[in-house]
Amino acid sequence: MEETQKLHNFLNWATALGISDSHFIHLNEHEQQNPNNHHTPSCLGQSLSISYFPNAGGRGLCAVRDLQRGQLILRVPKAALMTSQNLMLNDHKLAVSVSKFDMSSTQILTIMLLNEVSKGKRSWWYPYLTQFPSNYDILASFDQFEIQALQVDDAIWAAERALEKTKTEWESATAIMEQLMFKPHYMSFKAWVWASASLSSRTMHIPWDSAGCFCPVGDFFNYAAPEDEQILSEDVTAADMAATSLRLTDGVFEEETDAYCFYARKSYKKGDQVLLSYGTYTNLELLEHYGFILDTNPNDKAYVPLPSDLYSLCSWPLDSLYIHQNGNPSFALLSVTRLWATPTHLQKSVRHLAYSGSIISNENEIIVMEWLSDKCSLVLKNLPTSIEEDELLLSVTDKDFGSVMEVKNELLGLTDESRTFLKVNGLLKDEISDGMALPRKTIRSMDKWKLAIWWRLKYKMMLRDCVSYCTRVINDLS
Ligand SMILES: C[S@@+](CC[C@H](N)C(=O)[O-])C[C@H]1O[C@@H](n2cnc3c(N)ncnc32)[C@H](O)[C@@H]1O
Repeated sequence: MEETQKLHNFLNWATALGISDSHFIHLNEHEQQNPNNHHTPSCLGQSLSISYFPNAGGRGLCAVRDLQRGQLILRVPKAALMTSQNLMLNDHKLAVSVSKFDMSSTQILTIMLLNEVSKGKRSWWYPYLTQFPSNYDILASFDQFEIQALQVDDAIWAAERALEKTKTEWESATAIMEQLMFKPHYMSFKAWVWASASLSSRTMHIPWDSAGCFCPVGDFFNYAAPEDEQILSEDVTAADMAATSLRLTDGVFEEETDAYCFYARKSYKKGDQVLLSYGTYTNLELLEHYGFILDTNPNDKAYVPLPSDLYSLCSWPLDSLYIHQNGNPSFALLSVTRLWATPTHLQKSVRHLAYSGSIISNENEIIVMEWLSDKCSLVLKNLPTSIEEDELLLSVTDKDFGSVMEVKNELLGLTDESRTFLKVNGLLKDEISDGMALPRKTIRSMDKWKLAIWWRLKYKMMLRDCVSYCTRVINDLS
């Protein structure tokens, strides 16, 4: 079936279930329960429409009229949410098996998703399942080459931990999948990674199940980072403020209406992409859980290794010692470094100044800035590639390659890493003819490699900007 036909069928299905972007349209119970009812109005078109945003998440939702901040823009009734509870209702065998095994709620929903997908067209959720992506770029899907391309120890460790966790969860779920007589394809690790990535990147919070729920149409919203300070600076009415304080998120399950409700997080003009804040994430966290990063992420952070005696002076959580996306050191990093740079016998007398974020002395500030600048420069120097090399790699890998030969021509002599990419993807083998189209697996690997390069580039830029920040402060004080 063609993609547009699948989308059409899905929207009919969603409409029949009462999913609506105009909250004044109410369907009676019979209409809500009958997914074959094609005579109801379309679920979209009053506030939102599906559109494609090539540089901002791909498929997403677009405002079809001007939308006011705080306005209800989409309602998804509880019966349309794909939850473990709903999936079990129609599958007695599944319900019995699940009750016999000790598994986390996330494992249970992962198994249930695979079980549902394996039913193909027989599944009641089939029109919705056709809208799931066929692959994901979350960290747990990275292979060893892609993981190493992250270069920074913390990021490599996060990727290895994500992969290990996914493997452990899969291994401990194999017994139930065997009992449910899953076909080998659906029992494979690859299938498990797909299903757990679906959960990680598409589920929404619900109060009764920590695994969350799949929310048809609601999961078409792409992400924008929350910028809370904007709320204070905007021209906000009292009603707006009340609505904001009542709703900490722009998508929430509401008991009163028994539905997932989505509100405009800001005012949108007709034609704008309407975005949702899934939460506050660094780029590494976005990559881990959602498989993408933002070019400008106000919540991004860079960590550099610090001496252990500095950590011991810190009265804040250690993860508060970081460099901001704009290169400025965090409040805690500055404060504790000022104290650490003070001779031990004087530390007690200046602790109150350091902890309140004040400069201790010009001399101390210059020592701190020089030390931090050297630290960042050293980290940058010890990473395998420079900012310029990463930029070059990104510009080359961004091209549309038609054949193996084109890729080889561009990557073979470029860097050691690009040669390794060709090697691990088997493109240097004699039996691979140069005229051959690029294998799908290689395209997928290149997408993940590019994400890794992009992530490490943003990390290096934060360190470079921190060096500039330190230099500016030193110049001002000298
Ligand atoms: C809940 S889905 C959003 C809809 C999705 N674009 C789709 O077609 O189904 C979340 C996924 O969309 C993509 N995404 C969302 N926001 C993005 C953004 N700002 N930039 C790039 N990709 C984004 C990521 O792949 C993410 O895992």
